[in-house]
Amino acid sequence: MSELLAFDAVTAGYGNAVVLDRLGFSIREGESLAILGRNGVGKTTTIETLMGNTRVSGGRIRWRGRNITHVPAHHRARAGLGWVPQEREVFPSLTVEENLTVVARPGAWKLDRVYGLFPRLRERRGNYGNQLSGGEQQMLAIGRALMTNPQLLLLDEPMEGLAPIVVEELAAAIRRLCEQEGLASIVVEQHPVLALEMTHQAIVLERGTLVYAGPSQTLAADAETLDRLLGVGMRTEEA
Ligand SMILES: Nc1ncnc2c1ncn2[C@@H]1O[C@H](COP(=O)(O)OP(=O)(O)OP(=O)(O)O)[C@@H](O)[C@H]1O
Repeated sequence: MSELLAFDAVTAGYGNAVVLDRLGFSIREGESLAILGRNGVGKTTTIETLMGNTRVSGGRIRWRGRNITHVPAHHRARAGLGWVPQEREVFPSLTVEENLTVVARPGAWKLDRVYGLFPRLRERRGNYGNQLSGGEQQMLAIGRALMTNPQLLLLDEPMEGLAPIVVEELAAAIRRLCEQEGLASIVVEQHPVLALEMTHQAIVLERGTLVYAGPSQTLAADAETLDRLLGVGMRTEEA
C-alpha cells in the first residue's frame, strides 16, 4: 500500500499561538488512524491543519507525495478529503436525499450505496434535516462526505452526544467502511476503546506533540499505556 498522507514535523496553530509542535505521522491507502489524547491537546487542530484552516509555521504536509502545505483549503477538499465536521452541518431545510445529492461528485459512492450503509437514511429520505435525531444527523453527515467520493474520510468526534445504541450502529458502519470498503480514514475520538476498535493505527497527542504511535490493537491491549497517556482503564471505561 502506498502512502496517502504524511505530516512531517508540522508546527501549526492559530495566529501566533502554536498548537501542534513538530507533529509527524502518516497514513497509507486504505488505512484508518485514530487520533487520541486528552482535551485540548490538538486533535481537532490536526484535522483543521490538514484542511488548510490553521497557520503552518514549520514542517510539511504531503498528500499522495505532493507537498500541499500551502495549498488553499478549498482545493484540498476537492483533492479528496472528506470532512465530517464536529458540528455535523446538515442542511436543515433540505430533505435527507437532497442533502446527499447536493454534494455528490462522480465516483463509486452513490445514493444506493450510502443507503446500504445507513438503512435508516433510506427510511428517512423524505424528512428534512431539522427533523432528524442526533444519530440520524451524524449518519447523514457521514453519508454526505461519502457522496463526495473522498479518498480520506475525516471524522471528528462522530459519537459525541449520541445514545449508546446509536453509537453501536455508527461504530459498526465506520468499521465496515474501514475494513470492507477499504476507505482510508482519520477518527478523532474522546473514547479510546471505541476509536481503537474502529481503526488500524493509533497516535496519541500531548500538548500538540506525538507521544505514541502504533497499531490500534496493540494499544488497546496495553492497559498501562492507555491509563498513563489517556487516563482511562480499559476495564472501567464506558464507551
Ligand atoms: N480557532 C482557534 N483559535 C485559537 N485557538 C484555538 C482555536 N481552536 C482551538 N484552539 C486552541 O488550540 C488548542 C487545541 O485545541 P483542539 O480543539 O485542537 O484540541 P482537541 O484535542 O481537539 O480538544 P477536544 O478534545 O477538547 O476537542 C486548545 O488550547 C484550544 O484552545
